[in-house]
Amino acid sequence: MSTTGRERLYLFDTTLRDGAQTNGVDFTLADKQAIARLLDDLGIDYVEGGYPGANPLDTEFFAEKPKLGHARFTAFGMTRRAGRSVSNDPGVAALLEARADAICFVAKASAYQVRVALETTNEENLASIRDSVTAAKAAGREVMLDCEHFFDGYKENADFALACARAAFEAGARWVVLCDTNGGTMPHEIEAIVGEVVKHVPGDRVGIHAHNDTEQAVANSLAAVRAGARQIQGTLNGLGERCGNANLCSLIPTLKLKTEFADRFEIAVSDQQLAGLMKVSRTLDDMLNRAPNRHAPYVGESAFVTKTGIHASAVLKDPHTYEHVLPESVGNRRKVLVSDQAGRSNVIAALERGGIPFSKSDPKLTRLVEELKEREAAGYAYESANASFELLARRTLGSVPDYFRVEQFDVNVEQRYNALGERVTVALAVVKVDVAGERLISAAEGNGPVNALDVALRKDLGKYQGYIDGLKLIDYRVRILNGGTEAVTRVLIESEDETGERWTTVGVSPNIIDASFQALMDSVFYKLVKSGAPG
Ligand SMILES: CC(=O)SCCNC(=O)CCNC(=O)[C@H](O)C(C)(C)COP(=O)(O)OP(=O)(O)OC[C@H]1O[C@@H](n2cnc3c(N)ncnc32)[C@H](O)[C@@H]1OP(=O)(O)O
Ligand SMILES: CC(=O)C(=O)O
Repeated sequence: MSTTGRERLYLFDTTLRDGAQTNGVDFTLADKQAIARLLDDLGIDYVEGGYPGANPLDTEFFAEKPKLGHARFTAFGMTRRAGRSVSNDPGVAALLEARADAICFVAKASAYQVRVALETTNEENLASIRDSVTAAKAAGREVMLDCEHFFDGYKENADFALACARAAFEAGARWVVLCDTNGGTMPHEIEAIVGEVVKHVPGDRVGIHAHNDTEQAVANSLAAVRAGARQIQGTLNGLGERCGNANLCSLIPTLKLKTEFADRFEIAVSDQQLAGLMKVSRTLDDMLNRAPNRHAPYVGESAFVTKTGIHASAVLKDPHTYEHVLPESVGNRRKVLVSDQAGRSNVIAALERGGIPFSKSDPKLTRLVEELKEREAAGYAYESANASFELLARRTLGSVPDYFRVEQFDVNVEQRYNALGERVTVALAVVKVDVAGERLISAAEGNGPVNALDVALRKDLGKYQGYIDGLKLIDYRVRILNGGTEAVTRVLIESEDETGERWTTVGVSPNIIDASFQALMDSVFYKLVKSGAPG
């Protein structure tokens, strides 16, 4: 019990061990060092760094202990192998040599697994647990045991599963962690089984390690806590073998913000650390070069997005109407989108966000909503194209100058052979623009027609050239809508300027070049408006 009268819950992160078992995830040594610090800064109690002795990377990571302020650095590995003594087992030796505060052993807790996977006896498995825990204790480490396949093992032979847990506890393990290794156990089963286990091993020595194969790893972890477990293992962004582990980015806010848990339990993550959670989640995705899950609870970009008119109108009166917690509490933010589901409230919120002057009584506002819906029906997607929406709004409300007019453009794509006899495809574009009565003609080559058009358009815009010099296109996405002969093409272009600001524009047409050109034009106009270029 802490000074606040709440029970302490311990968080154990296994991103660097079970997370490294994720298909497609490969950490470098520098990644591991950085993630360990990130987890420590977040207030995690145990950082499992990997499996020293199993591969050179993990052995190197454990050769020098990372400097962590709060977290206990933990090494993972198997209990001694059947038929060997602890002193004669190189795997256990590597664990004992590793520079770690704690050792988390893994041992089977299922009689079926012992028979089939280890091909040994239940008695030998229990002896292996006792011997390994005893040796690590004697080496001065805090010891834990991950009881692999515990829940499946319990359903098959409860006495043996419990004997494994008790053997670790009686040999001095600080934590006995019950693993739903195959991830198929339901929350009510977890709650019932953990409720039985804590009659044999005190709850404040019991942990839960849940996999997400039925999308219930978070629910299973919470069920275990309700039944008495006091350590939760999980990973950032739910990384982990197969479908992943319990997601700490969902568990931490739930434990901190939901009264059932917040009133009873205390974790080492402060409110301030919680407010950095979205950043932590993003940092991991950036390191792994993975696109963040927009729809992730709490930390996803869409977690506090409101799209429909009825919701937006209420959220603007009081966010609590459609939000279960405040977005800022986890470092996220509220966003009201404009789309075909929008009403005046969404549009007003978007205008305010873009700093676009308007009057709520202006009839042009109603026209803007109608125009938005007509264009969305034609294929535009303003929800993803913030800059095109701003231009549409400013144009409807009458505040975008006619900076320039494109009188004509031509694009040719040619296949030829170069001097080395290699086949090359080259695109050539010519653009004629009228800038304040001055006619400018630019030509450019590109590796494709859109690239050539883009380069030609931005080559010479006369007096506006200086405003667009820092503009660059960073992403180009095409989607065919409706299909068949009626198909239209939607192009989304993402741009960036010298300030680092990014924006997205949209174009729609039956012709892909025309759709791309609309999106390019919007991007250039947006940049001119944003830069305050005079009309
Ligand atoms: C549920 C989990 O996520 S557990 C963690 C799983 N993670 C990993 O396995 C990643 C790291 N593993 C490795 O690099 C390798 O498996 C090593 C280095 C640990 C072992 O490699 P190898 O010696 O080549 O053995 P291999 O991987 O083929 O098989 C595992 C062996 O350990 C035995 N074993 C498995 N679990 C345990 C255990 N908890 N305690 C003791 N022995 C065990 C198996 O019976 C098998 O023995 P066998 O070779 O006599 O059949
Ligand atoms: C230990 C572990 O990762 C598991 O049982 O799932």
